[in-house]
Parts: sequence; C-alpha cells; structure tokens
Amino acid sequence: MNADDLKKQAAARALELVRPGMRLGLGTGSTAKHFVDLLGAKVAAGLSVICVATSEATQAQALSLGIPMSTLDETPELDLTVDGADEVDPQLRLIKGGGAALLREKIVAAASARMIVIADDGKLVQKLGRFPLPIEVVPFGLEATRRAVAQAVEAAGAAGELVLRRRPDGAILVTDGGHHILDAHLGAIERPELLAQALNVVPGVVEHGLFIGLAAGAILAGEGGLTILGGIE
Ligand SMILES: O=C[C@H](O)[C@H](O)[C@H](O)COP(=O)(O)O
Repeated sequence: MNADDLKKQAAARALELVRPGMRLGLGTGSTAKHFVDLLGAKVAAGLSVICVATSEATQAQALSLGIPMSTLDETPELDLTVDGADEVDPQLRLIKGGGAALLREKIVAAASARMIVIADDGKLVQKLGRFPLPIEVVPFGLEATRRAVAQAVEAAGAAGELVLRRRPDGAILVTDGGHHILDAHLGAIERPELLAQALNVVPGVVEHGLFIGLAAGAILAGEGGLTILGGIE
C-alpha cells in the first residue's frame, strides 16, 4: 500500500465521525483532500453539513464538489475539524504548515469543539522538529523579524537555519493571508510549549506551525492498520 492509500484510509475513518447537521472545518493538504473528496460523495448522496475551509485551495475543491460552504463570520463555532499534519507526537502536539495553510488552519481548529488529525503513520514522531517548523511572518520588516525569530528560537533552547520559503518557480511564497513563511530547521524540539510561547510574542510573527492543545485525537494509517491517539469519538 502506498502513502496515498494510507492517507485515504485515515480520511475514510474520519468520515465516520461526521453526523448530519454538523458544522465542519475542512483541512488543507493531500490527506485532507481525500477527506473532502469522500465528504463530497456523501453530500452528493444527501448528507447535510455546513463547512468552513482552511485555505483557498480547499474552498475551491469543496465548492467543486457541491459541499455547502460558510465562513467563520457566519458560522463562528464548529463541531469538528478534520485536518492533516506534518508531524504528530504521542502527546498530540503537531507541526503543521507544510502546505502554507497554518494560519487559517489554527484559527479554524481553535473555533472547533474537536480537531481530529488524519495522517499516514510516518508522521508520528517521538519528538517534533525533524520537519522544519513553518513560521508565518508579515512581509514588512522581514529581516528584522527573522533576527527576532532567531533570538526567540535560541531563548527557547533551540537552534537552526531559518529559510524563507519559495515556490517551485523560485518566487517568494505568499500565503493566503498575504504573508511569507520562514521554515525553521531545528531538529528535535525539546520544549515545544516554550518555543511556541517565545514565537507568539515576536512582532511580525503572525502564527507558527506548533499546534499544542488543539488536537483531540489522531487517526494514523499504517500497513498494520489504524492507530488511534487520544479520543476520536
Ligand atoms: O499547511 C498545510 C497543512 O498543515 C497540511 O495539513 C500539512 O502540511 C499536511 O499535509 P499533507 O497531508 O499533504 O501531508
């Protein structure tokens, strides 16, 4: 079974959590895309839900499938968000933002009664940080912000290169919110909470990809079947 089949299995299990009338947050990325596809088929078959997307890409996908879409302004409280992750640790702390959607993903997750992560089990790590940590920053003052981020990272006991993310064509990546991303290559993050707090107070940092205390559960698909972390029901 390839990684994409595993992602689809995790998405299919998450679909079982959806009940008629639910207000759903729809994640971003290749795993969340499977969930949206499967949800679209259910909606076509008569399921009634209302959804909020975490990115323009997911919004376009959901609309193309005929899924009823709303916004957090119209629907500020959600029942369930299903989203992927770049890393998950056993305490359900996450790194997200590999697809540059971390800001809206975190806002939507925070507005949800439950966030459930779906992923292949290769995303499960004992310590976060092998995946570079995305840090979303405003374009104004980028170099000053980069230096302040480096100091915050150091103060939190971590270290590593901060790389401005570019698109495949070489242009600087611009997020859905009009910001840039610094990818922090930190290796093992010993104290994720401390790092999150340090980054939260850097002027110019809009958001970072450490999701702590947001995920209620995770569905991780592997060759041996599904691994469930936390509570998913
Ligand atoms: O910004 C993107 C998101 O955080 C994604 O959910 C994350 O990168 C995982 O994506 P994928 O399912 O494609 O591995």
